[in-house]
Amino acid sequence: MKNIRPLVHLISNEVTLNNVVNVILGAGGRAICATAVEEVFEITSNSKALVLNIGVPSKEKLKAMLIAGKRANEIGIPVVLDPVGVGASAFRHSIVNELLEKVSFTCIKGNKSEIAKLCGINSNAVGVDSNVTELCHKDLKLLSDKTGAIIAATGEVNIISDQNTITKIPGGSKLLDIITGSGCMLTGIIGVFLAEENNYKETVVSAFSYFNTAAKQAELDLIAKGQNGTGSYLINLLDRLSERGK
Ligand SMILES: Nc1ncnc2c1ncn2[C@@H]1O[C@H](COP(=O)(O)OP(=O)(O)OP(=O)(O)O)[C@@H](O)[C@H]1O
Ligand SMILES: Cc1ncsc1CCO
Repeated sequence: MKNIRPLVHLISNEVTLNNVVNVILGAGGRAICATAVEEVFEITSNSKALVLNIGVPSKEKLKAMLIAGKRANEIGIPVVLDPVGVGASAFRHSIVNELLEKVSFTCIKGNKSEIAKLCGINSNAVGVDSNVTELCHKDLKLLSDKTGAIIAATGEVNIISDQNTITKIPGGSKLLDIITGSGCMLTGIIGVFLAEENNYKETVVSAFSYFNTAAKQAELDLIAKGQNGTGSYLINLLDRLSERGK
């Protein structure tokens, strides 16, 4: 077990929250989920990173995200945004626009449809899953220039870009597509890695490598154990993702 286990403040969605907390613990961090406007300022003040995930959005959560995000910027801790399903409704889009206007993000990580939407490309996405296959470096660089954030677009191949360089990391397993929350888990892990070593694109790349290597190993474990269900894959993935924090 590492000596320093950075605390990650997570404002997220109820669908994937438990798994995200487990992978934060597994990666060597600690997590606290707090969304009440009465406490978020204090919780962020005592954290080493803030993760904002808009998967199940509400006006109340937005208020909490703005208080937490502004506080995180004041004290200089990294802030990660997961714009889940931003193309699926005007409400989600308006929430992300307000967050981008009022909070500085260290990293924005979404699937390719979500990042395409933020780049102003219409992807026709109606749910939380991706239907875009390619994004070019110019689009990601422009979004990075506009937001100051490291931009990471997930899919079969992941693309991570800052204002200067681009890195591609292969996706770990196609089975990640048939469990919910793989993207949210990855965002939680980025939060832990950035809490340990702030602000670098290479830190985000390391988080991607860690997650996707574990995902590949979990698929190999599934085959080795003669399993084939998504539940077994999820457990194997959580197990593999717990190796770093031991
Ligand atoms: N076809 C694939 N082959 C390999 N890896 C994949 C594939 N599709 C997605 N992944 C991996 O799954 C992880 C999550 O990416 P994805 O684009 O599915 O996120 P998401 O849509 O936000 O997920 P979720 O909505 O389930 O949280 C990334 O590490 C990505 O590389
Ligand atoms: C299915 C779903 N709906 C809102 S958040 C979420 C989890 C995957 O992002």
